Amino acid sequence: MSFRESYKLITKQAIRWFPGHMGKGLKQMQQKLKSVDCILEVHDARIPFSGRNPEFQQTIAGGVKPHILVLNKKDLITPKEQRYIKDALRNRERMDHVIFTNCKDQQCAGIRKLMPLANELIGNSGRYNREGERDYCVMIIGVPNVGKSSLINVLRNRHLKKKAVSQVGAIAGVTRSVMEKIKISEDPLMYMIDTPGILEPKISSDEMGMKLALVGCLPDHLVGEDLIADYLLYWLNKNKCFEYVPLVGLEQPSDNISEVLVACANKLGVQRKIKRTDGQIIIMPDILHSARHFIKLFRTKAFGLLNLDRQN
Ligand SMILES: Nc1nc2c(ncn2[C@@H]2O[C@H](COP(=O)(O)OP(=O)(O)OP(=O)(O)O)[C@@H](O)[C@H]2O)c(=O)[nH]1
Repeated sequence: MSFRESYKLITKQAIRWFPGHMGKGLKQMQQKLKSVDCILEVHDARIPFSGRNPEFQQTIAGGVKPHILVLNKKDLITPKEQRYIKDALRNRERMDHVIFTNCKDQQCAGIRKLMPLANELIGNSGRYNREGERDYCVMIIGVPNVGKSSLINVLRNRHLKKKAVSQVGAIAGVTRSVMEKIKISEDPLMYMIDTPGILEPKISSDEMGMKLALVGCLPDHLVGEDLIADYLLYWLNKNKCFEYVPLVGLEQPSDNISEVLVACANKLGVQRKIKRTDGQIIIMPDILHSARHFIKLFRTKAFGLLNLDRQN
């Protein structure tokens, strides 16, 4: 069976999502930068090499303040992939401070290591204009929905036994403005600043945009559930991940998204009524419902633990 070898977005419109609060957030972050000792960049572990906002490198991090890359949602990829990613980031991007976390597990090694590492890096840095300040201040940055607010909540709970302060949501774009300092620990006295998730104003490649959409960094309806489902199908076939076949009611793999979604709708028994121009009502498989279901299967690990940036 042959499958698509490369991906091409089937609409002419490039994927972009840069609502007003993102531009404003970026400006607020730049203004706050002088009162920050360390940048904690959070990203989704399922897309470790793609989708990080290059604006952060240039305008926020700038290479001056200590920087830690937190790859969150590590529960959605394998430990073997984690080791590979860490090595690749060290070798290719000279990134030495990479930590994998799972915010659903307060005891995970990454959550335990994070504060001591930030503390050490700040202690060893010049602190620039902040040498005289007793408190350490860490700014959390990243694209939408990667778990920035969850991370603040889990750290605050772990170190201060305090309840959640930052609002968490399954849909991208929950945090809309740069928040005031939130205390994370007493000794050392450390604060964190939560910021809104910010994407590149224009996402540079179709495939990168689809990966961001698939892991939920953009609202599904904005990209189109059918397009996300089609990219998912392309990726699964290309990577020979055929777990989806029985789960969507097929007997063999298919590279045709319409065929997959119709089979899935029939398996789920979901239909919708459509009124034709001649007034006649016809019953059709509910494709939108099955596209949403197909995406949900990926997000809930039904196809396995998948690093979308994996190299074959
Ligand atoms: N599986 C898994 N889900 C997580 C983890 N951390 C956060 N989530 C979920 O990811 C979603 C987004 O979490 P948030 O903390 O709101 O993410 P955010 O980066 O602050 O989002 P924005 O405010 O939109 O930028 C929520 O549904 C969380 O429950 C994790 O480690 N593993």
